[in-house]
Amino acid sequence: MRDPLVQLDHLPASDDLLTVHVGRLETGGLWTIDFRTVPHWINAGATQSGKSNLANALLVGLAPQPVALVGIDLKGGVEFTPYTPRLSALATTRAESVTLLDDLVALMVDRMGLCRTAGARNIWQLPPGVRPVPVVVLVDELAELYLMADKSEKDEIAHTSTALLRIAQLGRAFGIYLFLSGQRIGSDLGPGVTALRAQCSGRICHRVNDPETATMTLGDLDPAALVSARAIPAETPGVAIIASQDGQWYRARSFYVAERTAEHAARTYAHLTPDWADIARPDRDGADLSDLLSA
Ligand SMILES: Nc1ncnc2c1ncn2[C@@H]1O[C@H](COP(=O)(O)OP(=O)(O)OP(=O)(O)O)[C@@H](O)[C@H]1O
Repeated sequence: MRDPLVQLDHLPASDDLLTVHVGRLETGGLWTIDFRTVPHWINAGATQSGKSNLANALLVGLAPQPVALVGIDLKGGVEFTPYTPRLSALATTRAESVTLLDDLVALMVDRMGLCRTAGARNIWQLPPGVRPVPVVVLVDELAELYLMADKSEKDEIAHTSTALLRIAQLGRAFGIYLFLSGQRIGSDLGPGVTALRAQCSGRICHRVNDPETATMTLGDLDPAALVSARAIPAETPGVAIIASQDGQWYRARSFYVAERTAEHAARTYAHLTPDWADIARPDRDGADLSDLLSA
């Protein structure tokens, strides 16, 4: 396929909120990730297959937008720490992830209350003055949230798994979106992962080592997609099979976005980073709220 290997400082611009052109389809069209259409994504692939490059592309595309970005990086923070200027929150351990996911669930419940008060089905039906900021949660190394070293971790894992699943089930309406990256997303990680996968209609499968991950990522789609994913050569990182809810699948390659490009974007748009304390604990005065809602 044509090689879109160009070093990009800017991705092709998108005017739409929560939409990023991350690469090119084999057919020549743009590969677009639009969280408002497909709210939750699984980004799977073996080591060096291009998962982080795709996360970089997303970061570069979302950084100039009025959205909050949140990271869960269980590679000890090595992937996302350089992007902290544009991150409203970053968890680098499982314990921090538990706190952050709890905050996200509480945020979702708060937004449910807000929508209920306003008679809205989702945050997009709220008047712009009260509409809360959309939050995109980037997770690196999903399996780490599920792997158990000993039994003492069982409750923590169950807790994390439930929180992630709740966000995946209800986040769309309340403006909370998931982009979950991982090398291995197999059923051996437990039923939580299988349930989570069912809620993620966006699937990206880079080159994989184990057939199980390709099957978990794409397997309930056209079997030909699976064959194509397993044929991705190591020499073309960034090539992936992508699928979303239209039932179609495509072969595509992400634009090459170096870490320093993403770091530059994170610094350039640092002033757009909402404060996590303001997002997680919105200071809403009841009187002001009814004024705004009736305006
Ligand atoms: N679309 C692309 N075009 C050209 N090179 C790419 C592309 N995507 C990734 N690469 C290069 O391939 C290498 C591996 O990419 P990347 O770090 O994104 O893989 P990964 O799947 O995140 O690996 P790991 O799991 O080991 O972190 C990097 O050197 C990266 O620059």
